[in-house]
Amino acid sequence: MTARVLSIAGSDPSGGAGIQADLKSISAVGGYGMAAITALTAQNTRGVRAVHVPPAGFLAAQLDAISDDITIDAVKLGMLANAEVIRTVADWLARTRPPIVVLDPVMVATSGDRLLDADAESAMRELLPLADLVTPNLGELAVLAGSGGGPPVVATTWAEAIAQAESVSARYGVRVLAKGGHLAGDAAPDALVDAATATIVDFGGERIATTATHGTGCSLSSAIATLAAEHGDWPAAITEARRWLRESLRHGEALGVGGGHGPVNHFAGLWARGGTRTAPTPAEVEAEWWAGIADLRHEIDGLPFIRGLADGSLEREPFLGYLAQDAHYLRDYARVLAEASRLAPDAAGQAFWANSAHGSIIGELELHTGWLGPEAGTAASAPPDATTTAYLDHLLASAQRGDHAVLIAALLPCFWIYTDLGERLAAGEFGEAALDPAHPYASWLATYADPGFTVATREAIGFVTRAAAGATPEHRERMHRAFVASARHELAFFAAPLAAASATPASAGAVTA
Ligand SMILES: Nc1ncnc2c1ncn2[C@@H]1O[C@H](COP(=O)(O)OP(=O)(O)O)[C@@H](O)[C@H]1O
Ligand SMILES: Cc1ncc(COP(=O)(O)OP(=O)(O)O)c(N)n1
Repeated sequence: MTARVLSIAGSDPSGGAGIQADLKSISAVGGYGMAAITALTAQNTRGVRAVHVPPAGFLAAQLDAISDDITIDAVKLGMLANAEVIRTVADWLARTRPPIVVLDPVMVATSGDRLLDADAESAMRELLPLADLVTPNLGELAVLAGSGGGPPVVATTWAEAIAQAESVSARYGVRVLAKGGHLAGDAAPDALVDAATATIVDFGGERIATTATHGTGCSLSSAIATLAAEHGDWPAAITEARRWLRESLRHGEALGVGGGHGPVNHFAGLWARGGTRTAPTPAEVEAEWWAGIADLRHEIDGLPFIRGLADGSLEREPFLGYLAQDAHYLRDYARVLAEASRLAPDAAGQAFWANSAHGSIIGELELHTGWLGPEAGTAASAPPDATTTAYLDHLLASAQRGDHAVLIAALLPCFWIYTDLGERLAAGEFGEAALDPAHPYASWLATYADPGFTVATREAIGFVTRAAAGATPEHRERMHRAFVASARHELAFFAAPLAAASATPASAGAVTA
């Protein structure tokens, strides 16, 4: 299930903190992000210039619009600006009772600018018991641990921070994640403190040397809210959120955003692992690959062999020579199809490619019992020529490499180009002669347009394009190269019988896999 996570927070137009960071973080760790805006800030990586708080009634309208329609799996609370906003949020939480509430009690930005009215601190204390987890930094922890009387005493050691977290957890009945981001020294530890169960879970970690720390608190709390909804376990959610944040921290400076404290790179991990590329649909692969061999198909259409086959003017000797080469081809094509069946990832593929291997063997036998029978001419008994050998070497090498997807891409042009030619010959696109029952090769032309073969071709296209759509870009490219190489071999194969009588087609010269 994808966690539907609502951030109730302020806007940071520089994109590093606030709702902008929250939406990126929720998305980066796999949730669906929503945002109700409490306040607008005018800020960049150097500081906050101004804050505008829209009427609290409008925030209530945003919250009701969401909860009236959408199931909310987790809520993250960020900048709440003033007491009226806090009470509006508290009222909505009491009414809607979302299953997970993570409160980042934003009070002061790293730049030192206030993000919560000074007189709103007591309202914030009233909000704490409505949260499942509160994530203060050292400054905010000191405020919450204090009584509100004197100035807050910010912890300077990790032990002091833990003691303050224990006191806040006990006083407000809420789990506290104490954060050591602002601690001096080489470590940046965090700890989950729960007075109710008298447990402290430590999350150690070295400090990452970077200036890109703007919005780390926003990002961490949003990621934890999302992962807690997914895992249902706080330590597991915090561990995963911290691992993600630390990776994002390491890549923040490389973004080159701003001259102050820049943002973390929320998507560093996703981008590094290929998440930025969109995948084509099978239909898009089909259209692109078919269009990509349009020139080759056009050359095939213009070959004297195809023209002669269509109008019946093709001499018997080159025709039988072509069939003899086709018989050689079909024998090994069947073996390669059988290998595709052996490598197939599922039963449907296994059955389809095995069936096709069977069809190929039948096709070869029929050639010998029919056209290539004992009375056929000398060309019929010729050994495989260089063109046939090159095509089969390409297919056999693809089979040998053992990559099913690449192999079926290499097998596809034989299905696809034949079916396409057959359909167009039968439709009279190459002239009416091809439709004449008295055509010298009428029975052969009929095999081209066999409806069973058309169905098989559609299936083969489906198997290949689904595999390509689901492949990585690099794998898809290897598939495509194998497909185009086979299409070139098809052109060479059709050109070969009359090669002596016609110029060698431009594209048939160099065929490489
Ligand atoms: N330089 C750093 N190296 C590693 N982790 C850091 C660093 N700075 C902050 N963090 C982590 O970022 C998260 C937010 O912490 P902190 O900066 O203390 O909060 P805030 O952003 O609310 O001020 C914590 O998990 C903290 O440990
Ligand atoms: C709109 C807005 N909300 C919150 C903050 C504070 O962000 P935080 O993640 O606590 O970290 P710093 O940016 O203070 O390091 C903000 N700046 N703006």
